[in-house]
Amino acid sequence: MRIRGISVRDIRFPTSLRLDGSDAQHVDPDYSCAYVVLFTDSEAKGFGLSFTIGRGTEIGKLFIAPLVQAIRSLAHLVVGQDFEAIVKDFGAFSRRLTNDSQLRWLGPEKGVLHLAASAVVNAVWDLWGRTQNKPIWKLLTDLTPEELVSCVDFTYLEDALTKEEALEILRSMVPGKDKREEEIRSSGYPCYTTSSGWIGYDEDKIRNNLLISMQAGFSKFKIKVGQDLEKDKKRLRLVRSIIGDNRQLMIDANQVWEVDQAINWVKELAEFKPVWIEEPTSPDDILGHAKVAQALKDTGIGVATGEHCHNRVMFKQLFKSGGMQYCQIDACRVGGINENIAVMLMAKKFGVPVCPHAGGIGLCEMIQHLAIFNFICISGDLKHSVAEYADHLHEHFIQPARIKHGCYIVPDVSDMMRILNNLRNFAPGYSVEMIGSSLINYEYPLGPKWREMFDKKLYEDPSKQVPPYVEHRPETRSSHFQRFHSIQTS
Ligand SMILES: C[C@H](O)[C@@H](O)[C@@H](O)[C@H](O)C(=O)O
Ligand SMILES: [Mg+2]
Repeated sequence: MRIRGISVRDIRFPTSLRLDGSDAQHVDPDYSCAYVVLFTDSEAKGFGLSFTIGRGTEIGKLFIAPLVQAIRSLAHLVVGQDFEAIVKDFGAFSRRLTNDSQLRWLGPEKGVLHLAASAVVNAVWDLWGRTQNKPIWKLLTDLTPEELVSCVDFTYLEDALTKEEALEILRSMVPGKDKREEEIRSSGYPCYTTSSGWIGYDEDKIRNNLLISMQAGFSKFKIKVGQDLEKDKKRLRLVRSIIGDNRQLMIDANQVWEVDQAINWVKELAEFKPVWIEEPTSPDDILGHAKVAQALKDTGIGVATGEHCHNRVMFKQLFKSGGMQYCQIDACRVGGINENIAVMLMAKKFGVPVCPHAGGIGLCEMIQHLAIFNFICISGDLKHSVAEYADHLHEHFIQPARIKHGCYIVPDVSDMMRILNNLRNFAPGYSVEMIGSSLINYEYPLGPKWREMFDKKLYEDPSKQVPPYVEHRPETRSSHFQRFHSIQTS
């Protein structure tokens, strides 16, 4: 089977209208994604996406966009390729995507280009799952240790994890795999919810959300902090008064503090007994994270990070420096499943639990597969590894993530009861295929839902905006630029 084409679309949802997803740093996110479909010379297709929070996904009239365009710039590395050859040496394929001799200048292995690589890699895995009629977690758990290791690019990891060590870890976990698979099928994968306490929610909404989540069986909650210390104390007091002393609480500052400020602020919140402080400072500041972790050691509060961790090399440094007690892999931030396998293997070696990040669109759908695979084949630990769940936008997926009693239900294709109950669950792959009408309605900026919101003045219509560089520097209009402008606007 050969990959014959790729399509990329800018899909956005207006979550900022209700402040869903808001935090101290990202106060008005519109959950969005660059949505990828791989077409082949057979019926089979592969679906992937990379999550963003609005601006930056776009192909505007004049701005040829960051993420969508970056994915298009990778097309020559995937279109025309033989699918079986790709998955036979998947590590080499992922290296080709992230290390193109010219494109790598835009990274390397970080930022927009790496988000783009993850969308493509995720789509190839989805295609693989579909051709095998297996959900991704099952495809992964059925691979041999040797096959899994061949998916990983070990470049720059030799001083932290060699191929041989990776093989040893995976081989040591083969006994007991079936038992763990059975266990996770019956118990589900434990998760916490973030949707109770986004920063933009008022106290009534937080109270209500917590009560509803507790009724649904959640016992672990993450609350946003970091805008105002006294307000944080007030909302955490409220949260503890509702969830009690025994349910778990996590707090997330989304990078707003200086290093010492983080230490002092979190010490002030220690009385509320959070399990972790997430993203206390710049996600790039590995030594800063180590300093925060060290300073908080006596409080029992660990540092969690990863949703903005560019690549395996940064994870390596966080592991080695002791700057991360909870490893929050993200399905799109690093270069897709292959690089996440490397990170999960390092986490095992350094004894750090993997607690995947999922605040965003499509992330819950994907990370459930990674968390389940990690438990069965790498960590064997369910006690400390909790996955995130954010209760937004699942209705747009053909095979949405589903929760029961505060646990992800294992996505499966063979459970006849669930197939009968809900046909939507009958889909192999990575669970990221979106419903056709959602794609049409929410494609930005021409989808009918967006046109409606522009008409109601809820958002500004980008086609009516003058690009700021034209406004500010009219003298830069070269004849070439004018030609381009007239092509774009005609
Ligand atoms: C803007 C986003 O919703 C973030 O706030 C979110 O990813 C968050 O950091 C999380 O941990 O879920
Ligand atoms: Mg976070």
